[in-house]
Parts: sequence; structure tokens; C-alpha cells
Amino acid sequence: MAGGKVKKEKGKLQQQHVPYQGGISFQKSKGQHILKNPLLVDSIVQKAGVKTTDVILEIGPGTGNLTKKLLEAGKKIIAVEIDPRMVLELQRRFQGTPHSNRLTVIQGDVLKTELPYFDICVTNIPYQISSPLTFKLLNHQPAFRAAIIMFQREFAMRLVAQPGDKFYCRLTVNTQLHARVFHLLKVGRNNFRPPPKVDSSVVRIEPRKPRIEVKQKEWDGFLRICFNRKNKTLGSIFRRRV
Ligand SMILES: C[S@@+](CC[C@H](N)C(=O)[O-])C[C@H]1O[C@@H](n2cnc3c(N)ncnc32)[C@H](O)[C@@H]1O
Repeated sequence: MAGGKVKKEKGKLQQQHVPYQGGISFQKSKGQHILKNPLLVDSIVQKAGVKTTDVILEIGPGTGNLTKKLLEAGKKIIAVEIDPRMVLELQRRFQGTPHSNRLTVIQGDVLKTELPYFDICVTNIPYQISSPLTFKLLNHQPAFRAAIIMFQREFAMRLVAQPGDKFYCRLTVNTQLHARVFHLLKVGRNNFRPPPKVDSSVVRIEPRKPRIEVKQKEWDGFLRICFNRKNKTLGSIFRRRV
């Protein structure tokens, strides 16, 4: 472990819990639990179904462990990171690599940032922003294909719950009104550095297509077009619906 200290305690060599990577101390207040298992990162990217043409949004790229795999899979990454130390670390890590011109890092709080267009969001978020972030994404226009998000397990269970489940609640209803939600992967706390106090789950959120609202005026215009054509049957179907 980079920067780790080893101290002798009660006759045993015990590794002190010093969560450093590349000289950066991780801040729990910012939910900085870095994914340390490369196999898990591969699995998340693979299950996300990223296309080579995709513009990907990543929230909280941290030191870039997920970012690196996303850069290999997609066309362009837009990453929003609140911590300037992490932004510097990302620049240091990707500068001069073949991927660098496909990565844009926005420094700021994602909840206060106007999000650009993206096809898919793949992200390991700080859990304290789970709820506002989910609804920010669900309100985002134009709608994206899917968001693949690491949540605290219990929050994930509430998102995917079905009527009658113990986790079924207002969050479930509000989310499923706007999106289809799937549980993808259970993730144990030891896959992170430092390990959080809770287990996690990766969830896939697919926004529902908005219903097309047709106003009376538009129906009238459409009716006229139908009657101007020779297909009278089609015309009468629409007349009945008006
Ligand atoms: C759980 S870590 C994930 C790090 C990295 N993606 C990984 O998987 O290894 C969360 C990241 O989100 C950043 N973060 C925390 N609050 C944020 C916010 N409001 N807006 C943007 N980034 C935030 C943290 O600084 C941290 O880098």
C-alpha cells in the first residue's frame, strides 16, 4: 500500500489503516472509497454495455480506476469531480496517453453542475448524494440510454423493490415512475479502499420514454391531413378518437 505504515502492536505486525493512493489521503466526507479490484471494474464496464460510440458521464472519477476502463470502452468521457486533488491526479494519470484527448474533467459539485449530453452514465458515486443525484439524472434532457450506478446496498434494494417487498417505499415508486430499474451486481465492502461500513450494489436505471402528449389542435391538424388522403378508414379511426 503506497504510503502505508506498519507498526508493531501486542507482538504482532499490524498494518495501520492509512488509506493513501499516490500520496492522496481519502476523505470520507466526500465519500472517497476507491474501487481497488480491477476484475470488478471490468465486470461493471462489461455489464454496462458501453458502445464504442458512447459519450459517457462519470460522476466522481476519483483517481481514475473506473475512468481508465471506460476510456478503453467508449468514445468520450465527461467526468465531474468535486475534489481538486483528484482532478490533478486524473490529469497526471492520463496526460500523454492515447486516451487523454477523449477525457474532459469538470471540477465541481455534480448536483450544482449543468450536465452536458451523454449516452450512458457509469459511476461509483459518494453515497450521500444518491437520492438527489438519481432524480437529477431522471430529470436530465435529452434522456440518456442508461445509468449504471454503484449504490449502498439498501438504497439499491429500495430502487428495485416490487410491491409487497419490505424495501418498497416512496423512493421506489418515484423512481420506477420515471425509469426501469435492474439490480446488476452485489459488491462487498472489501472491493474498496478504504472499505466503507456498508455493502454495495450496482444498479441499471433506464429512463422511460416520455409519453407523447397530443393537444386537441394538433389532433385537428392531423385529422385534416388524414381526410386529404384517400385512406378514409384511417380518417374515421382518428375522428372517433377525437
Ligand atoms: C466512491 S469515490 C469513487 C472514485 C472512483 N470513481 C472509483 O470508483 O475508484 C467518489 C468520488 O466522488 C467525488 N465526489 C464526492 N462528492 C461529489 C460531488 N458532489 N460531485 C462530484 N464528485 C463528488 C469524490 O471526491 C470521489 O472522488
